[in-house]
Amino acid sequence: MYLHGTSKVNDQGHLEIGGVDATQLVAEYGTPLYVFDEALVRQRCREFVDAFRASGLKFQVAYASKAFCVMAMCRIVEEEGMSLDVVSDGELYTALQAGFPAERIHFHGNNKTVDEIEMAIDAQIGCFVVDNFIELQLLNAIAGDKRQKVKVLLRITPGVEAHTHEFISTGQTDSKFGFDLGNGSAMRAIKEAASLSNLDVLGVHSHIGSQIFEVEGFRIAAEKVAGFAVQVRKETGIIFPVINLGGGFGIRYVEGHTPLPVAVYVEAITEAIKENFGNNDYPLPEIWVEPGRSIVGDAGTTLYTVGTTKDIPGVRKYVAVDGGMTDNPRPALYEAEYEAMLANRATEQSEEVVSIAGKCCESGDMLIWDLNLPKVSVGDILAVSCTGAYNYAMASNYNRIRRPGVVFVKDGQSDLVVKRESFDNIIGNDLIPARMKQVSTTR
Ligand SMILES: Cc1ncc(COP(=O)(O)O)c(C=O)c1O
Ligand SMILES: N[C@@H](CCCC[NH3+])C(=O)O
Repeated sequence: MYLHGTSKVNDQGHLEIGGVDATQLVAEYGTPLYVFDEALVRQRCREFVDAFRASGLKFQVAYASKAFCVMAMCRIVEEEGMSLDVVSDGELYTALQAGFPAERIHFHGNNKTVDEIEMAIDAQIGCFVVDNFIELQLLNAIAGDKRQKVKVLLRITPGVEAHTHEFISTGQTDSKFGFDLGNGSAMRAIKEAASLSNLDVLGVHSHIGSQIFEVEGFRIAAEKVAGFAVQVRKETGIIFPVINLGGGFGIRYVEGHTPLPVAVYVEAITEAIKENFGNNDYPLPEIWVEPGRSIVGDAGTTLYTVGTTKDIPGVRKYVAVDGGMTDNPRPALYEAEYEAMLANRATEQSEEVVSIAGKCCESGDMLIWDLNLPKVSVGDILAVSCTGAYNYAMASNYNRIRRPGVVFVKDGQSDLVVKRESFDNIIGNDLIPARMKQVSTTR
């Protein structure tokens, strides 16, 4: 397993993250457990911020909180001076409760509800990224009722298909997101938005997909957005002070994944903006981006305990852990690949090829196929790397399995930032109708 950030094998032959022995974390918090290398999260934040600073352009790096949104994470993002992108009232609530400055929050989504819009306007968030014509009118009306003017970016689909899994690619024309550039919707949307008195149009937003390893898609998106901005200026006189190019920067999950250093992505984007706007005599806009996965992905490791094994001679050996698709649905959803190691026997040679099964009642609940490991025993601790993004965030209670806790580790210290769910959390919202026999249980 590739060791990211501060992860290393210590003198005891154990995996250590943030200066804390994984076996110690397991003893203290149990498994499954999400462990975040806080130093690596902060390093990634700084790589983005520093690279933008070096460009000389004005910028905002908005962490896409959908990747992993808990209050402690919002605190880190705030401390690192970044902005925050939310896509639901739940994410917004989390950020506000964590004391995140509202003016640095951007609200996304293709179906924001009236309640969500009201909540966000009341909180005085920094900007709405408007997705469609219905939202334009709704937002204008609600802002009017509240006698407020709200800042908006319009999300456009630039027609760029990034090389990524079909379900996580969003910039192409046939997408549920945004105003299409090719068919004229984007221009109509700008004109309509400009005519609505409670909206202040800052510019446009484009997001071409996720887990992207090349700069080409970003370059083309920047070029298309610039072309559109120039056209808008020609037809309406409107000049965009802000361009948002979304997120999507890839990370290394397994061998063969070849992400570029953050600075290379940022330089490609800022150069493309300078070139395409500057060459058209367009005032250089402020550049916003929304990295999610690339901020937290490789900083996360999930620790599991091996519970059972099943050897089918000549076919396969299954090793079952005490989590699975409930804490990491990505293999089942996207055939996502992961690397893993035995955290308690980190120096031992590989001796067998096994497949890691989850504990859900579902054949598709497999975490990793054909993994080389030392001879696995019941009770071993399996560490799966790169689980920081879209794992806790997409975890479920399928089979009424309790979601694991989350720990941040840094400089030899561990802090619980999300408690493991309790049985009370599991049945906390259940109600037994009065017409049914009531039970009294001691909880
Ligand atoms: C609009 C938008 N911004 C940002 C992101 C974050 O993407 P990533 O986690 O790939 O950086 C996403 C998700 O793909 C998104 O849909
Ligand atoms: N959930 C996806 C990424 C979605 C990106 C959000 N627009 C993943 O785990 O890879």
